[in-house]
Amino acid sequence: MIIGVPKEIKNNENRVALTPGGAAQFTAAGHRVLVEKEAGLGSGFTNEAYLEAGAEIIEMAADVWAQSDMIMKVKEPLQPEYVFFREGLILFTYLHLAAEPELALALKQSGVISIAYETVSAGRTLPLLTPMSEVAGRMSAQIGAQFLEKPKGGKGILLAGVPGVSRGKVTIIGGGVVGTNAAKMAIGLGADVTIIDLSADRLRELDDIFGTQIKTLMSNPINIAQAVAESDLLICAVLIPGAKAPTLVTEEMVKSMQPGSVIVDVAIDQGGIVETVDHITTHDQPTYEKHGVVHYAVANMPGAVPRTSTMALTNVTVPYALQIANKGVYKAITENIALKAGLNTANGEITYAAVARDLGFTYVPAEVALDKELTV
Ligand SMILES: NC(=O)C1=CN([C@@H]2O[C@H](COP(=O)(O)OP(=O)(O)OC[C@H]3O[C@@H](n4cnc5c(N)ncnc54)[C@H](O)[C@@H]3O)[C@@H](O)[C@H]2O)C=CC1
Ligand SMILES: CC(=O)C(=O)O
Repeated sequence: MIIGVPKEIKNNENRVALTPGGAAQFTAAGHRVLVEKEAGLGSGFTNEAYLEAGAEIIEMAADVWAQSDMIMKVKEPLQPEYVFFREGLILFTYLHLAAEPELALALKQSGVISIAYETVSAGRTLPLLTPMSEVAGRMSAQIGAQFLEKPKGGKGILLAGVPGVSRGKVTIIGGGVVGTNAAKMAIGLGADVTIIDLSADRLRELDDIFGTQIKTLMSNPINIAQAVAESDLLICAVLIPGAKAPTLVTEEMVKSMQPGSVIVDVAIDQGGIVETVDHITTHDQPTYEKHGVVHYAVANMPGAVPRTSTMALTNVTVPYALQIANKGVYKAITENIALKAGLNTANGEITYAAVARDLGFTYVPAEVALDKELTV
């Protein structure tokens, strides 16, 4: 198979979908790897390193897309990349389609076989989302701490407090991978941390992990309203896999926060959970202010720490991508239920139920969509 790795074009997205080490695994297995010129530079990987791994360096993105059987990316394709879609092309990347209706339509209409990293599911875990959630969760506490500083627009508090002055209050809604990693950092920074989740079992696990270092609360509108009003920093980390994120923090709740408080809506990639987060922000302009509260809604947070993130991401994506390359997409999906759960579009159909439901498309199960002839 020919595997293509275009350079990411999203604002300040410095990750790359394959390291030279990953490329070497494909070439050793007899595949060709086409890497767009300088695609790895943002993560510290030179063209020469890819050449040594047996990959080929290609000048133009258009040629990488046109000549490849499978495109590996990090972020969802942006509008200028839609022209490269074609029937039967395999696309393996983050997609977050429930929050990207135009992309979903473009993939459906073009017949691309798209497998979304974030919906590949192994039991209760999302193995291709986890490492980036670890990164974003850890970043969210340190980013929140920064924006609480006065020169950055915040109310001017130190999360740790000092002897004689109270610690800052951090509320984390969603106690999964992002939430747990945010809590680790917030506790490390000395903050007063509350975690809210909908799952009683998850709250028990968090209580076992953190003990008296955190408070736990069941997710309901009253608990959320009270915790939000008291928070200096609110970190939003809810996920319903594949689906549009639910709005749990209303505009009224945001208005109840003190001026200069900070919201980091990590769940923005699935649409966000805060009513006043009305657009995705970028690393260039990461925040805006509404009702006196600093809002941060960057959908590619790990792109700012690309060296760590690229290695963490490719550690988990490459084994799955190798299965697709070695077996062909149909056999790989048939034999690996985790990979099958990643299939979001195929042969002109939407094959992920939550995406179809949230975007108003008809859901077609993978078996039905894939029953049509595949020629990979
Ligand atoms: N902005 C960015 O750069 C990044 C964003 N993310 C996003 O962060 C979000 C969280 O991801 P993970 O922590 O990996 O997911 P996860 O599945 O590990 O955790 C989600 C948690 O939300 C909880 N939850 C579901 N409904 C809830 C409700 N109504 N109230 C309270 N809690 C609720 C679940 O019980 C679960 O514990 C996802 O949207 C993910 O895509 C992840 C990495 C980077
Ligand atoms: C999860 C995701 O979308 C990211 O790491 O950018």
